[in-house]
Amino acid sequence: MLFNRVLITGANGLLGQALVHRLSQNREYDVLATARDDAPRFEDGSCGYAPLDVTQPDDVAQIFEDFTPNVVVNCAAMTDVGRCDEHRSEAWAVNARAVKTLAKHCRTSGARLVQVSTDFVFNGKRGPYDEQARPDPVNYYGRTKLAGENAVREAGRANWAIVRTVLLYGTGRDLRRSNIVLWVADQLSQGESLHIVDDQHRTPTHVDDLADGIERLLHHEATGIYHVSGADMVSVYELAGAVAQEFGLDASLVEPVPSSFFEDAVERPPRTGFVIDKARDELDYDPRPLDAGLRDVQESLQGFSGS
Ligand SMILES: NC(=O)C1=CN([C@@H]2O[C@H](COP(=O)(O)OP(=O)(O)OC[C@H]3O[C@@H](n4cnc5c(N)ncnc54)[C@H](OP(=O)(O)O)[C@@H]3O)[C@@H](O)[C@H]2O)C=CC1
Ligand SMILES: Cc1cn([C@H]2C[C@H](O)[C@@H](COP(=O)(O)OP(=O)(O)O[C@H]3O[C@@H](C)C(=O)[C@@H](O)[C@H]3O)O2)c(=O)[nH]c1=O
Repeated sequence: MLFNRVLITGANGLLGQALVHRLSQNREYDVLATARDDAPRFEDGSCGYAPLDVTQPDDVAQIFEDFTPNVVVNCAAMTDVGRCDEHRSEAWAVNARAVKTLAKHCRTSGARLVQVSTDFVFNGKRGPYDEQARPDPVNYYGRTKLAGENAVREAGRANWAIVRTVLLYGTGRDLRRSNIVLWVADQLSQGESLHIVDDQHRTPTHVDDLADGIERLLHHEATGIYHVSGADMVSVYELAGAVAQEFGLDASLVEPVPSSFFEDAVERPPRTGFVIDKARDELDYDPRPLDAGLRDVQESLQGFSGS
């Protein structure tokens, strides 16, 4: 079976935009991008677009009937970890129940489901994690994402893939949620000082590397769990310092603090990060080094301001 009719949900988000851009340039794929808004927030004339709120089962059913996808990449999610904790039923509806709906339609239609998931399914005591590690989320967002993973396994025997990633960064058009790299660069460029945690470690991921990893996964018709992230393990404080250095900003404005400094923040897993050997070996996935990723962000920001 050729996996060429690709339904992308959450297409207005950071990953959704990058994935739509990448797949719609590939003639192998007929892409339908969907998101909650009536119109796309990105510019890409080479794919179809339809509004879709994934929490509306009738609308999901209609899209499956109209487009008959043979692969679905679910990029839709509630990703604000604090908001997920405060608005639990909304978070569950998007991150867990909607995945169950997608899985049900994939099972009955025979479509493959590719679910994007997170390092926050782990407790962060023993990172970096490989695909065999046992999930144990420490916050509600992580619990909803793990429930989403479990729903995916119901998509049918071996007809699913779960792509877990870590701390995404990159650019996009009219993003509703910023990311750590854009936020640190923005604050420092305004001369604002920052308190940044030095006891949370991650393998930050350039969004185009993740989109590349997903394209490779589709091309190889790979199934099962894949860890797809950057390769460099850093503390978030080190990441902020690297942003300052690559963007030519004042690193002395970045002050290291422990997570306990943010008394009201939802708990985060301290040390996650991924072992990406499986993706390297099976998909030839090869993410860019962190410093190159940060330079790429800076260049694309210049492209945005110049356009
Ligand atoms: N960002 C990160 O650091 C990480 C992200 N991930 C995972 O990667 C995936 C993509 O995340 P990312 O692109 O960064 O997140 P974004 O928040 O940028 O994008 C998520 C998108 O989902 C959309 N969405 C939310 N609710 C619905 C709904 N009911 N129906 C349809 N669309 C909806 C949002 O729409 P709108 O724009 O209208 O709000 C948004 O565009 C998610 O599964 C996330 O859990 C995993 C690890 C790290
Ligand atoms: C706002 C802020 C954040 N931070 C740190 C906390 C955290 O480690 C990092 C990023 O904070 P955020 O709140 O943006 O993201 P956070 O919710 O920690 O990041 C997560 O996003 C979700 C969607 C995921 O799935 C995870 O993989 C993960 O990357 O920055 C500070 O140190 N100081 C600050 O003032």
